[in-house]
Amino acid sequence: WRLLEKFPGDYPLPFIGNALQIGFNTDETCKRLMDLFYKHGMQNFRVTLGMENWILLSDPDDVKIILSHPNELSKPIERNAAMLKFFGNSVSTSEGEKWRTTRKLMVSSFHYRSLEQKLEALNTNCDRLLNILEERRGRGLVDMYRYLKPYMMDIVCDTFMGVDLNFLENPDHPYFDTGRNVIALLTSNYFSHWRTIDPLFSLTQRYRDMTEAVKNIRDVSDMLITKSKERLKEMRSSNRDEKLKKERDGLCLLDKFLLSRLPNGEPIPEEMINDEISLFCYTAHYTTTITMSHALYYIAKYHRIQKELVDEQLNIFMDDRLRKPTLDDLNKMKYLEAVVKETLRMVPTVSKIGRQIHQDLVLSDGRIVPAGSTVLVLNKALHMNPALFPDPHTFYPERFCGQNKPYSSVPFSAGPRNCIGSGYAWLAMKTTLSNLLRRFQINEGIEPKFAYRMLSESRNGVQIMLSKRHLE
Ligand code: HEM
Repeated sequence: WRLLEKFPGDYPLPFIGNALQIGFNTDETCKRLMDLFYKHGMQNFRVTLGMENWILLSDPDDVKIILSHPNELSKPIERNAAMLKFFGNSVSTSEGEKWRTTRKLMVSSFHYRSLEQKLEALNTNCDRLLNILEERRGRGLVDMYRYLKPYMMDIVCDTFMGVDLNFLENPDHPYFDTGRNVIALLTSNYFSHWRTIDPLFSLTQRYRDMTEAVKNIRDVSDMLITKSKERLKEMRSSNRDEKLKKERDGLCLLDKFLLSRLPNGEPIPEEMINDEISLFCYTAHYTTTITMSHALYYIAKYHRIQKELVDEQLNIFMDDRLRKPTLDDLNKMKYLEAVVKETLRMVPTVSKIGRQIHQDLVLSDGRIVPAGSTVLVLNKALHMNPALFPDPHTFYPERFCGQNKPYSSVPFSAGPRNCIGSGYAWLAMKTTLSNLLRRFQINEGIEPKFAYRMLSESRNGVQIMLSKRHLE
């Protein structure tokens, strides 16, 4: 406490700490934390919840200290407890040797060479999306969440699992129907200690919703595992060892899990593979969907920005305007990149990045966060600080066209435990948005109701309207 009280913060009450200031509506938590950020002078501040002490960081120098720390890699215990019910002890929650070996196994699926191969699959899947949106064009509101979720899930299954499930034909599949509650459920689990007491929690409707959502997510992973096993068996029987080796080297992540061994030489149990695949597919399709949808909302809202974007596309594609983008084309889309970065600043897809620290942590001004505390990077606090981003409430992509202070915006985190899929996410988002922008004019629909949950999402989807783009 002697160390903690050096940080501004309200005095914590016995047992509940600052729970009253945070409130009990988890959709409001981020707003309440932002109120405290402003109240305490837009600097690092302290919050106590029950027995947990949080230091919320908004100084880029301190963000660098925690995220680049080589040893402080554990996630907050309350987050892990919330995630465990959905995704078991997978790469996003595990630590030590288990985390290191799983991450190493995954990394080779993200090398530049393998991204190049994934671009082809991405463009093919994008054709399916464009056909469906073409039918919806000019026919009123289109909820981009509804179409981008199955589209992204198809791409992730195709490029990492080697399985084509064509969810886009079936956007009402239970995976998406119950899947849309997952983030709200995870967030309320995060903030509620009693939800980890199963005998009590299991009496509630929320528990039943959670059980159904978990079942639907894990059923899809089981289906992916079964199909991959069949494919591997078929490959072996037709003696296509060369192809198998090639896939092991860099193509299909699920096959790598199926072919790998534990340190004791045993195959990885299917339950463990299911944990990893469930986490991976859910994270990958959901984060990219909501980020692209939010970008489309801003693109529809600001005509000047849409025009700049289309001009950039025309400069890149010249006379062949409906051509599929190459990696070289994507690298040239600097303004599109700035628009997505500005979207992530206004609506950070991941609202907080946390570490449970094991040793005292010395911050840039010499103050010490005591061992055992939770350190949280509150993305919105960084992004709304006028000293880092002048006129922070204005959507202005140009602020990302030059140099920004390092660590002032870390939407994909940074350091040894950063987002493993960031390069892939950029590839998928730029390809999709480029293909969409060159075919459709994006028009305003209904104002989204953003909720800053563990992932920031809109409670009423992202409803826009599409009309034909007439290219000059
Ligand atoms: C716009 C899209 C995305 C955003 C904003 C995003 C952001 C993040 C953030 C902030 C973290 C937490 C890192 C930390 O705690 O320090 C993370 C972790 C992770 N992300 Fe992403 N992500 C995105 C897309 C993806 C995609 C497409 C994939 C997979 C293809 C992916 C896979 C993962 C995994 C496996 C982790 C856990 C890494 C670990 O703990 O070692 N993400 N992501």
